[in-house]
Amino acid sequence: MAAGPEPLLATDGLRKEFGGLTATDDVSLTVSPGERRCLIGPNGAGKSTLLSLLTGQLDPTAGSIRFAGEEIDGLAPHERVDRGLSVKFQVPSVYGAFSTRENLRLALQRRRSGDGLEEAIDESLARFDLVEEAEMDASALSHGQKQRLEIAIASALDPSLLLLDEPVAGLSVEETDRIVELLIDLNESRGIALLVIEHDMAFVRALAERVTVLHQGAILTEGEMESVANDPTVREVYLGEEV
Ligand SMILES: Nc1ncnc2c1ncn2[C@@H]1O[C@H](COP(=O)(O)OP(=O)(O)OP(=O)(O)O)[C@@H](O)[C@H]1O
Repeated sequence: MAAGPEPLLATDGLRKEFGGLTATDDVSLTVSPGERRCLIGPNGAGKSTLLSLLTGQLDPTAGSIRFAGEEIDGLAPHERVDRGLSVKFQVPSVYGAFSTRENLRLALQRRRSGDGLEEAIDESLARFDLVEEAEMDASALSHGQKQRLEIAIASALDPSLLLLDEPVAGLSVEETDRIVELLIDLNESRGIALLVIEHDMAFVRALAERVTVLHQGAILTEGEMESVANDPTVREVYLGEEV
């Protein structure tokens, strides 16, 4: 059988123990270039821990991580970002006292010098529907606008993989739909692969090409959302909640 294209991200036997608790249990996860993947699982399943291992916020107890053809274990978080692994955390990290435009300038100037910087800021404001909020302090933005600014900042670094931790938590259905559209646009027009932790199943259905289910730190199953949602073992771990 011919080997497929090399995955963009591949973890091998990734493990994280906190004292006696195994939060990540031998996870071997692969994400292909340009793929849209969601990571789901009940509370405490180990989703955030896995994300922190990928970003370098946490060191694994065992196992390895390959990204874009090289081992990234041991690289600092900013070195992983420089290699194209960008992240939008759940907790907002915009500079509240700076305007939306200034926040974008700070992010975009890491990749672009004077030439083309202002055009790139304007393009980003338009893409993320923040033109009217350009001169507002980021602290005055609504929750949904802040989430869009955060995604704009994370994607300013020209990542090949964007990790997002609950990007639509606390958002209205309308704002959630907007974020889905923006993420699909980023994925399709710039080829950015997405790995998204999210509890909102309507979001997951709309965005994900494939879904990985975590339970007690380990991968329970993977596949298209419809087959995953109908899997009896998945229904069992969600204890009868709608999946
Ligand atoms: N720093 C830590 N020290 C000790 N235990 C931790 C630590 N971080 C996470 N855990 C434990 O690891 C397990 C997995 O937690 P994690 O936050 O990764 O799950 P999650 O799937 O992201 O949950 P949620 O959906 O509620 O955010 C939990 O039992 C949690 O209590």
